[in-house]
Amino acid sequence: SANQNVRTGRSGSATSPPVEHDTAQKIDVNPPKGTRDFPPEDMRLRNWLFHHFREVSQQFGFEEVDFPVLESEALYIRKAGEEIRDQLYCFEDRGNRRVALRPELTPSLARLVIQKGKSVSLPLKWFAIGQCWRYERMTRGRRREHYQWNMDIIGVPDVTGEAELISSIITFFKRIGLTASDVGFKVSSRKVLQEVLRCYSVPENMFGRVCIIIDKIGKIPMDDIRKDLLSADMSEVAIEDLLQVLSLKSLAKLEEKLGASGEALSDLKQLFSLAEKYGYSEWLQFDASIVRGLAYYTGIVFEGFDREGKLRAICGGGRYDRLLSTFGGDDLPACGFGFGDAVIVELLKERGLLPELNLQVENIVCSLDQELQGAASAVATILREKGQSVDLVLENKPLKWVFKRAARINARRLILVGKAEWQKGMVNVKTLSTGEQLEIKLDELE
Ligand SMILES: Nc1ccc(Br)nc1
Repeated sequence: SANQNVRTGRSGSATSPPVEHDTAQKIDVNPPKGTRDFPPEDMRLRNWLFHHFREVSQQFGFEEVDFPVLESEALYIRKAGEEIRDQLYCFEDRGNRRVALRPELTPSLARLVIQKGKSVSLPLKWFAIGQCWRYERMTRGRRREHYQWNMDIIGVPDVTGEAELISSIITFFKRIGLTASDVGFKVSSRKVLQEVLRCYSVPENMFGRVCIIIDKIGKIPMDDIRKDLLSADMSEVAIEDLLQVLSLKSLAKLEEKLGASGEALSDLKQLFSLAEKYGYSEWLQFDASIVRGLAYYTGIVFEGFDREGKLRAICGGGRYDRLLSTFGGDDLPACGFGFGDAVIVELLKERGLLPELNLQVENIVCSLDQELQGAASAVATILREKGQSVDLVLENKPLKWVFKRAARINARRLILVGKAEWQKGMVNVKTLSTGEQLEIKLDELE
């Protein structure tokens, strides 16, 4: 067998017999349908994305919160016919409770705000990054989970809230290299819809349902849209008028249609004026067809889109002033957005903006002799206590293997612990980019 001091290609001894395990049952090593693993290279991209989500949120003075991924199903039972309801990942737990994997974060946030009640001072500026779920028949082969970045402002009734939220998303886009020529925001207000429905005395309790039907424009045939609107107590005249209003793309035309006195117009005018002051007007456009697919929005709504029109909405949000009372709490003005981790990555790929993220370890430490493994551990500890990262070679490996690993982990330095140097209280330090090699005293190692 190889001399103890000569490196072998294999580690460990060949003498101990394999431990008897349970009878092997071959499992599927893939994750459940519609879910993802995050091996290191994917986890680096996810961490990079979340790092920018967090940095922007903190730059805007928001505090991070989180909630259970499992919530009472009751949080999501809304009667407006939302897709999110049809795809609820829900079940009965062992205590016979109806529970669901959260499909979004806003209801959890509303629940926590109600729970905190008067103990929190307003306005609340909270952000969260959380995994959200949907159970969709795999016929469409789409994902069943994604991570969503949310920012919410609770307690501000003015559109200054929405203007601040849009500014935070634009700040994020700029940080990762996207400009107003890559992405934009379509902005409208559900009060446009409300004012039209009131003209035709459509009952208020149909509002959420009509919004959800309108959100399907472009996703299902117009005949089905008209049929669904008829079933929501709208007359044919009201439907045609509404569809005509929804095609408007200018505030001037909207004013001609709705008059100058309505809240929809004043909110939108204020938002576009604030956008001017923030310096992001070029990112926004009014588009009356934007209603978003969640029943609880009550005012301004917006969505981020890619100007090439190849991808689904990048993010979306708006004002939801009535959500808390649907959970039995006192209403508080609220606005927020959700930003998923999937479309943005597709967009960055399209634009060649995915970052190069390689593992970077400063040092790889290796003993040149099996008796010096402990010495190598001591050297690793010294460097780690100085705040440096160290990959410590843990087995008896040939030098060729060590150099190969050093290259793979992008190590800056190779620290070799050899007998002769160690007896002088020294180690051998090789700077891998230059090949420079020095003998350094242990207490001078930095
Ligand atoms: N709401 C939701 C949850 C999960 C995915 Br993937 N998409 C949307």
